[in-house]
Amino acid sequence: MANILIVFHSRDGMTEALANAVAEGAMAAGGGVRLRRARELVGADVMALAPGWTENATRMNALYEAPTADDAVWADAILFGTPSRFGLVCSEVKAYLDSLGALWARGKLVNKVGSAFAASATPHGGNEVTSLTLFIPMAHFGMVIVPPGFADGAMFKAGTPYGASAVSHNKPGALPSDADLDAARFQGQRVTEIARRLKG
Ligand SMILES: Cc1cc2nc3c(=O)[nH]c(=O)nc-3n(C[C@H](O)[C@H](O)[C@H](O)COP(=O)(O)O)c2cc1C
Repeated sequence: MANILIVFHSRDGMTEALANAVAEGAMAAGGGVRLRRARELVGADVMALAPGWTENATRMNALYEAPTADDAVWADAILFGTPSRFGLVCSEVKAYLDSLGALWARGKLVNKVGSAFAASATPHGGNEVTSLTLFIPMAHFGMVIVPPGFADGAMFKAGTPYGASAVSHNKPGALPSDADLDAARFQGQRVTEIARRLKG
């Protein structure tokens, strides 16, 4: 069995929904899944700026543990899910990446599978490039980067070849479409299958 770690951050729920769909795909492919939410780095003042952020964070932090370095050691594959933040990975997920320096130094992340997915507010707001920027630390870690590509029919309907995606159109409480979720499930399934093959 392949061990699949999904590390995401979310304030409005789009990336959370994608992460859960990725987890479903991974479990359907026989993976053991740990679903973790990277914790807040901004203060309560920033979280209070948007309706729902504080409440959503409290709800999600009760549901999902914070990711640890031990989770990364356990994992055969790590999927990183992030809201697009000015076209980049959010600082909360980046802080988790930065916490893995000691594992990087000892080569402990080499040959683990890496994959990424992202949510944005606008259709051309940076989903694709946000997933792509996550490939850079994966390369430093020596991970085997596995994007969903167009390796399944689901990827011709939604998502991007670099990673599953969803667009909120700035609507509070918006959730990914069924097609977005299908693409995310496929990504979880594909990553799990490749991780199992590499492990075997
Ligand atoms: C500081 C900040 C920067 C953002 N930058 C972008 C951006 O560059 N492009 C975009 O489309 N949306 C941007 N957004 C919107 C979020 O990416 C979008 O709402 C996303 O769906 C949130 O994911 P979540 O529902 O998982 O929290 C930004 C939001 C914040 C708070």
